[in-house]
Amino acid sequence: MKILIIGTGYVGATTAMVFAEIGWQVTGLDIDAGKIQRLRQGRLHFHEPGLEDMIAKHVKSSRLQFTTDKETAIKEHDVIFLCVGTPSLPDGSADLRYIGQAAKDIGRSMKGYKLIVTKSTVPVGTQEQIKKWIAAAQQEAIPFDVASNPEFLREGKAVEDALRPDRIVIGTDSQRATEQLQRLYSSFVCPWIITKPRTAELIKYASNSFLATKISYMNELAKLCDELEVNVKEIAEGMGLDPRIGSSFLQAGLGYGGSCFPKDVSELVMTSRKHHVNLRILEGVIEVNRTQYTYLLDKARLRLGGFAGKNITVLGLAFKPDTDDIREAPAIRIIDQLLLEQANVQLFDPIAALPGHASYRAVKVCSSAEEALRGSEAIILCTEWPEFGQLDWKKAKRLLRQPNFFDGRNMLDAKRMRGIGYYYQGIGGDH
Ligand SMILES: NC(=O)C1=CN([C@@H]2O[C@H](COP(=O)(O)OP(=O)(O)OC[C@H]3O[C@@H](n4cnc5c(N)ncnc54)[C@H](O)[C@@H]3O)[C@@H](O)[C@H]2O)C=CC1
Ligand SMILES: O=C(O)[C@H]1O[C@H](OP(=O)(O)OP(=O)(O)OC[C@H]2O[C@@H](n3ccc(=O)[nH]c3=O)[C@H](O)[C@@H]2O)[C@H](O)[C@@H](O)[C@@H]1O
Repeated sequence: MKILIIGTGYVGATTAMVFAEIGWQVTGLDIDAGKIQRLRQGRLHFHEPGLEDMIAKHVKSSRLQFTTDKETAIKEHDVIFLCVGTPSLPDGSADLRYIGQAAKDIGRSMKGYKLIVTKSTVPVGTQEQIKKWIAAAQQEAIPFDVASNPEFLREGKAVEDALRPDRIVIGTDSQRATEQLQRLYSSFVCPWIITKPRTAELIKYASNSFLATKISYMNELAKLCDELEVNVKEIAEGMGLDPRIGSSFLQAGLGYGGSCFPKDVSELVMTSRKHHVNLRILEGVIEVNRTQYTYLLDKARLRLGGFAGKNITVLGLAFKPDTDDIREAPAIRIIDQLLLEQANVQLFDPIAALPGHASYRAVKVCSSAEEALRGSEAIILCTEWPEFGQLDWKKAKRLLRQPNFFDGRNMLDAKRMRGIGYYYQGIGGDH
């Protein structure tokens, strides 16, 4: 079986690598010629630890190829994975235009049987719609199957997660599709769920929304912890030891960002509304997250007596460490607010860059944490890059105008920071 991957972003590039790694012949297709040009040279257009080397290895051995020629690629491949983006529309529901376009391209170009597998996160019922798009675009009726195979990888850990998934979910009505996918993934040892298309689609949204719920719950609890002078990190530790709760996703902070949680929770709420079901918990999860970043800003504003004219250091821009992805990053909201209140923003992130908008011209983008700390009146840590934990904060204090530290990820040790003379505040994590 020859595999075609449509869309070579985080999920597409990682999926292409995985299938090449387990011995299949793979082609990656994208409409963005610049991305394809880089990938052909074994270079990635985003930061993902370990992925570039693996891609380069398989490009060199010709097991992995890249193209922009959709017509030929669709004709020549038996199994086609859809890995295009499904961003949010303004009302919060998923924008299926890229899925629709890819489905129509497949319908137009296919000359024989194809299995189309959706890895993109798509709303419940999309598989039925994909079938309609493909069939409507065909010049003559050619058989095909569609399966849902949601992806659960995390950015920053994509290689590890995709090579060792904790489950494989397949949603299809076709026995032929199930057997083909079982062959494709035969070298993976993990639980399988083979189910109805709608179930597979909902498992993905339900998983992301549940993880987001854990985070918003801890973020609300963190505010109570501040009032009670209790450390939320200890609460998380005490809760997490119960295997029914689990220790992951209990870190309070500036709220969840990234290209998936915000859009997927919104989409699930929109789907539920369409079906006249009120997912009140998820509406609360969204609301807590929407305003979470303001909690730390309020503390900083109060301490400084306003931001106007103050030098504020923002440490970290990416929505989490080990990625250069800034989609829905809380740091961006914080910078926007600081600029609105006329602060002088000094930013450092090890790899992520600000968008090219004119509104960010006022930000001083620094090439080291030390440079960003010089003359600072308050530090706001937005991303828990390990190097911020390793910095010599005693020495760094000499660079500052005022040692005010607002830790948006509860990363540093409150007692130690106060011991070396910082005014230190976290989010429920500094008691
Ligand atoms: N980023 C992540 O960590 C994860 C993402 N997902 C889901 O996977 C999907 C893809 O996400 P990302 O990889 O982050 O998106 P992305 O935005 O990084 O990549 C999508 C790619 O598809 C290409 N594309 C769009 N239309 C195309 C077409 N008609 N033909 C060929 N290429 C086309 C774009 O040029 C882009 O390179 C989304 O539905 C997302 O929710 C699921 C799990 C993890
Ligand atoms: O569907 C997706 O795209 C993916 O979304 C998330 O992966 P990702 O967005 O890469 O990042 P996470 O590690 O889940 O973090 C998301 C956000 O939550 C925040 N977070 C995470 C954990 C925590 O305890 N507290 C917390 O605030 C992070 O800082 C980050 O902003 C899921 O973890 C993946 O399983 C899923 O495949």
